[in-house]
Amino acid sequence: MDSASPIHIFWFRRDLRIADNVGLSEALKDGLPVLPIFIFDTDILSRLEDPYDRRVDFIHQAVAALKASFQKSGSSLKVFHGNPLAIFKDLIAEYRVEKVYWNRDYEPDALKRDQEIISLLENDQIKWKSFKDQVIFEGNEVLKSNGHPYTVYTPYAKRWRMKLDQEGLDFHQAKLENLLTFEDERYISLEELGFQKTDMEYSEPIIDLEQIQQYDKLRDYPAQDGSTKIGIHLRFGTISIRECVKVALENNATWLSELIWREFFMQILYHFPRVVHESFKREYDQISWRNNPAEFALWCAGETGYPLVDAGMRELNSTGFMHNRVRMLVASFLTKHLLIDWRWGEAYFASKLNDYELASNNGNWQWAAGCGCDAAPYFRIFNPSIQQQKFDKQAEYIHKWLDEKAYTTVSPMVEHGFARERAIATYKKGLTAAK
Ligand SMILES: Cc1cc2nc3c(=O)[nH]c(=O)nc-3n(C[C@H](O)[C@H](O)[C@H](O)COP(=O)(O)OP(=O)(O)OC[C@H]3O[C@@H](n4cnc5c(N)ncnc54)[C@H](O)[C@@H]3O)c2cc1C
Repeated sequence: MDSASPIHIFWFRRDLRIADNVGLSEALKDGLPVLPIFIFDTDILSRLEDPYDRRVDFIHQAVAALKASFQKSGSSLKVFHGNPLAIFKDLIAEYRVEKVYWNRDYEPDALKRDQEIISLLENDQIKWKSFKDQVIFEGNEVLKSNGHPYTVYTPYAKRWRMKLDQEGLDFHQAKLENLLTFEDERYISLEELGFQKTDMEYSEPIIDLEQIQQYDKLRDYPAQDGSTKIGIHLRFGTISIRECVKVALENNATWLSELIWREFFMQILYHFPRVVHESFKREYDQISWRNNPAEFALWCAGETGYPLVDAGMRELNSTGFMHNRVRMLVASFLTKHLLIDWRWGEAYFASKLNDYELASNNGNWQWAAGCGCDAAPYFRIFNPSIQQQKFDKQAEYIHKWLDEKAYTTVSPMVEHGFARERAIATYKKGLTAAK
């Protein structure tokens, strides 16, 4: 390859696929050969404390699959490990870069990183183009008629659907023949990145239509295989959201509503980035959390004495996944039964969940604690035993994650009736003080 010939760059981030990748297909239409790149960003990786991280392993395998696909087309994927700004400086020095393409990411850290790259490119008179890819509608596209963002889900979802009816879904095909031709066999190992091999096995996502058709009937029962586990694929873009929405429209309205919840929380984070640190409803930051570290440790370990709570935490600790119904229960238990700040639970989930997504995790934790937009009212306190009766009557899920001894001999760390009264009184006191 002649490094004096002009090229375009496509930068993969949270869009690790070729099919229906908006930015990639646009870059490949734009005349010049395209060099695809991926950066294992040291700024992100250095924040992960545990070297056994399934998400890093997942990305590592997904990037390997991408690289192999490009190699079949006579090209490859250049993979870097380092700080994106420094890597772009090197790329600009090495190639005659005309334009850099990427798909937009809306998280506060990503926006900051992208702004630094934009400044560097503009300084060097290099053009750049970013695209909407990871959502159907981004930040400002679904607003109330007065131009303000929605903070309640139902009207947001109604408007979102109307807009989708009007605009429809667009799919994008990549012209791989326009990739830059080059050879690059080398691929960095997980160990070189500072991580270990985990039990995560990446494979291209397949949407199971039968499962989706049953979704509304089975999704609430943790012992059933009723939800898709597509979250990690949506997080890292190994599946297209447009493909998911098409399937949802054709097969199950409840599943579609869940995909809209994802975008609802993303637009909340976009319009109210303060929620990363603060309660959406600020008055809830007046609550005097008990924040007992020993009680938090019991919750983390799944040793609360409430079998459904404990089974959920053990599922999370051993697999990186937890069923949604149980996520709601353990979050309510932490914030209301134990009166531990929702931010502690949010951070624990962030460290463990394979499908961890800042907007959804934050939004759902604030929902459970009562302090979020459109949240569960503070006096709605799940009774863990009733939840078990309703959703795991035969204790199938519980038996999967708890041994007989843990199930039968550990007594509840706090009595439900007492915890409920204490939570209501504490919330009331905090909210009254905030007035
Ligand atoms: C305390 C708490 C924390 C959570 N943290 C996360 C998180 O970090 N990342 C995450 O993707 N989801 C999170 N959720 C939402 C939900 O639990 C998961 O999306 C879902 O369990 C993932 O399973 P699935 O992939 O089988 O999804 P399915 O049930 O098959 O749903 C399909 C997709 O819809 C989206 N979705 C479903 N439910 C929700 C929801 N309530 N809010 C936002 N999006 C939703 C997800 O992208 C999900 O993958 C959290 C929920 C709670 C109560």
